[in-house]
Amino acid sequence: MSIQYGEPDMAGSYGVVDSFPKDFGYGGDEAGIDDDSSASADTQPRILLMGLRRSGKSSIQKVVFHKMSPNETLFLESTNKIHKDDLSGSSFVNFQIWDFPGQVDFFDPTFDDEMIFTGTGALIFVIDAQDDYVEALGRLHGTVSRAYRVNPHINFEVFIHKVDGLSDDHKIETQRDVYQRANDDLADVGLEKLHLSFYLTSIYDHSIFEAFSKVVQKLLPQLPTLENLLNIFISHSGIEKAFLFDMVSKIYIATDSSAVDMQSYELCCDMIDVVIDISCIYGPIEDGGAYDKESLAIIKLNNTTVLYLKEVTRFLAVVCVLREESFERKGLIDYNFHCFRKAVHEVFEVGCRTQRNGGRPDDSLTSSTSTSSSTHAPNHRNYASHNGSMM
Ligand SMILES: Nc1nc2c(ncn2[C@@H]2O[C@H](COP(=O)(O)OP(=O)(O)OP(=O)(O)O)[C@@H](O)[C@H]2O)c(=O)[nH]1
Repeated sequence: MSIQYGEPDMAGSYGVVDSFPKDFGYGGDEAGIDDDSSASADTQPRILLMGLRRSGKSSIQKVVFHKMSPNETLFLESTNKIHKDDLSGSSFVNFQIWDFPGQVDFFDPTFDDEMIFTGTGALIFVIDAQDDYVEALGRLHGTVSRAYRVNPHINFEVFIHKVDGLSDDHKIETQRDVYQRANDDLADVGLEKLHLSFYLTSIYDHSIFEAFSKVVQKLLPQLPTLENLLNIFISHSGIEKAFLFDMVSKIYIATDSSAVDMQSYELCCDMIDVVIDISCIYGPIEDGGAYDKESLAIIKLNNTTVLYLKEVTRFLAVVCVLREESFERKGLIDYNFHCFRKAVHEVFEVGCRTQRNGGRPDDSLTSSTSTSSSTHAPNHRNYASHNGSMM
């Protein structure tokens, strides 16, 4: 394995823009983004974590975004008031996570549902699968129907949580049962249009990261473009699978359109842990950060598979899974990666400028990056193909 460390980031301050996602690059000098750290917390999209007491809400937030080890969550105290976690300075995704106390009373007149549900991107309802979930289903119904009336654009996500204690058969049966009952309850009150998505999760494996990845991806307007860019990148480079990861949370914000197999995803997550740990221990002391512009790592496994990690933006890295023989054409992969990286920066640059223009596209950019809002990728023609031709 080789890990290269880069020079400290000379940009100094990183740009912050009031958009979702926000900070894709290394500040204004590279990306053409001014520093605008006045982004108001109230305008940031939010993800709500709701559910009964002790269902695991705070644990999920701590494990995914604060690198708490699952065993430490045993000592977490009960949440008594809404805990707002602003991730804008540490993660690619510019959202706030609001962790609600389990005993929150929606019928309390001080509960301002207009304020809470307006501006919410996703509502994650956590159900403890190791407990009797009848009460949780009642609460789920009350919560989503109330939220839907205020804001029908919220994505409603149900985490059937703590499934580490269940056998495989029991997991499937629980998911089927929860799905059936929750949807029946909604149909009874004429809310068939309210769509619930279900995930089996546990903080003791990668399922919680996988589920959170899906939740975040749904909130990302650039997802089809990123997917398309990854498709082009891998198909011209002889790569089997590529993920675009948020390095802090290990959420993958996009992947190519081939099916995600859990094993590859877990391998990539483990690689990120190794890279960050080794960087923290042996990286340049004066830098302070474990991840920078020059970060890259290659891990060769004993089954002729190679894992290749490369920096894309301040928060994002691509992790590729490929065969050893494909890696012999590393020059070509690096060239294509260069095109891919440039295109990703263009995509987010357009997004940021459009946001600043109050939703209107920026004329100065539409000619060079007009494909960014469609599913076509910029710079397609510039990719080199692994059979030798230029596309
Ligand atoms: N087995 C298992 N236990 C979990 C999992 N997630 C959380 N827990 C445990 O569940 C207990 C409650 O977790 P919390 O995160 O405090 O639950 P909460 O929903 O935030 O609770 P309140 O703040 O009271 O609403 C802790 O002992 C956690 O260790 C999981 O995936 N599997």
